[in-house]
Amino acid sequence: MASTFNSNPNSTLSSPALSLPHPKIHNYENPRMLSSDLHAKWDAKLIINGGSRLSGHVSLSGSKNSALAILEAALCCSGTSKLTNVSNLSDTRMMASILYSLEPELSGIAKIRGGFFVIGPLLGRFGEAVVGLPGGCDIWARPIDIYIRGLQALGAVVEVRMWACAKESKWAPSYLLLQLLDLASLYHTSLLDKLSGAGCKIFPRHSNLKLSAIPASKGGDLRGFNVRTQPYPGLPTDLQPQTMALLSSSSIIEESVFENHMGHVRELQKFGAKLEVCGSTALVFGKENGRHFSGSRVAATDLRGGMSLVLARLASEGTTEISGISHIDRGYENLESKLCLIGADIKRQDLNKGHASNFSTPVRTSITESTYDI
Ligand SMILES: CC(=O)N[C@H]1[C@@H](OP(=O)(O)OP(=O)(O)OC[C@H]2O[C@@H](n3ccc(=O)[nH]c3=O)[C@H](O)[C@@H]2O)O[C@H](CO)[C@@H](O)[C@@H]1O
Ligand SMILES: C=C(OP(=O)(O)O)C(=O)O
Repeated sequence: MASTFNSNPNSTLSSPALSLPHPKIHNYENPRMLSSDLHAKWDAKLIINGGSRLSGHVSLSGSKNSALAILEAALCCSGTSKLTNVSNLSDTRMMASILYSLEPELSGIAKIRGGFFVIGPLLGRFGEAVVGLPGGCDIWARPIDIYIRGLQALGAVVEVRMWACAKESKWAPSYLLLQLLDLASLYHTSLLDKLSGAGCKIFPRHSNLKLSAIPASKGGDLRGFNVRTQPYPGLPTDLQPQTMALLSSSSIIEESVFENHMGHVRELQKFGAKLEVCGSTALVFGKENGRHFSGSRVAATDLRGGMSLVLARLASEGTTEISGISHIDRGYENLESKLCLIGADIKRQDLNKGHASNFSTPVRTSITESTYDI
């Protein structure tokens, strides 16, 4: 362990005191993630022929952001932790690889934001840690000062250079200040509530949810609504771009988590979407949107913004090429196969291989089989 963590030549850390055995991590499907994974799809594109009516059942995969946090948290445990329903995504494979080697794989950590957060469990477990600074989507500065101040408040000495290092001096008594929110007053901002107000019929069931949009015979468009992104249980910033893509009536979307999570607006405008951004607020103008988009070549600039382009083009007629889909692949498992199952015409074109693959035949899903033992 000491040697793996001191493999940074600039590190001055001494051997950490081991209190627990080195964790063994086994991903049954991907014993070692290749760090080339993230680059492999740079040349791929999604080709979407929009306008088909989508209907059917889709099984939701496990969430990337939950899986990353739980994978990291498992470092705090001795013995075996078994995680199920872990999506097979470039980010989860990268995290498995980081945990597997427990080397300061700067290249890996720099590509995913979650990688940085191994710093807490490692510090708790070994007394010191060296990790690369976080990567992830380029959706503004994404500072980590609060996390660092938290580690310091717990007694850690933290140095931030090209690497983030934390060396425990003592675990002094400390307090975490939790602000209690009035959950009931925030609940009305949830997306389901908004969709229901906009005209969707939503039937929550025990383990699934049935959702029907307004039929085309009745106008097809959702009524507009105004929404502001907020921490849980408000509308998450991770749903803001996709929500924007759905709107075809006058609406206002305010982004309050990041100062700039609007990279998708410029790409949606290339389709002909009538949108304007003022600061961190987007104004969606009425009827011109939705089904009247025209085909175009666009690029995903981040994960959720990329997904908003897919949704916008599925809803309107014409053919579109979306590049930059390695961003989308970070968060959506088996995207094309799920969409094809409900009637979408979507193909992946891998420019390296020079052909498009059609997923109308369902590919084997790893949803229930991707299991990590830690
Ligand atoms: C609360 C929230 O909605 N978090 C979202 C945020 O997480 P992410 O982990 O990126 O951001 P955080 O939850 O850490 O930060 C939320 C806000 O606090 C600020 N901040 C955070 C840490 C810090 O040390 N200093 C600081 O100023 C950030 O600039 C941001 O405005 O983006 C992720 C990817 O889209 C989403 O999955 C998360 O749901
Ligand atoms: C931006 C996202 O991921 P990350 O924090 O890993 O960049 C996301 O999940 O929407």
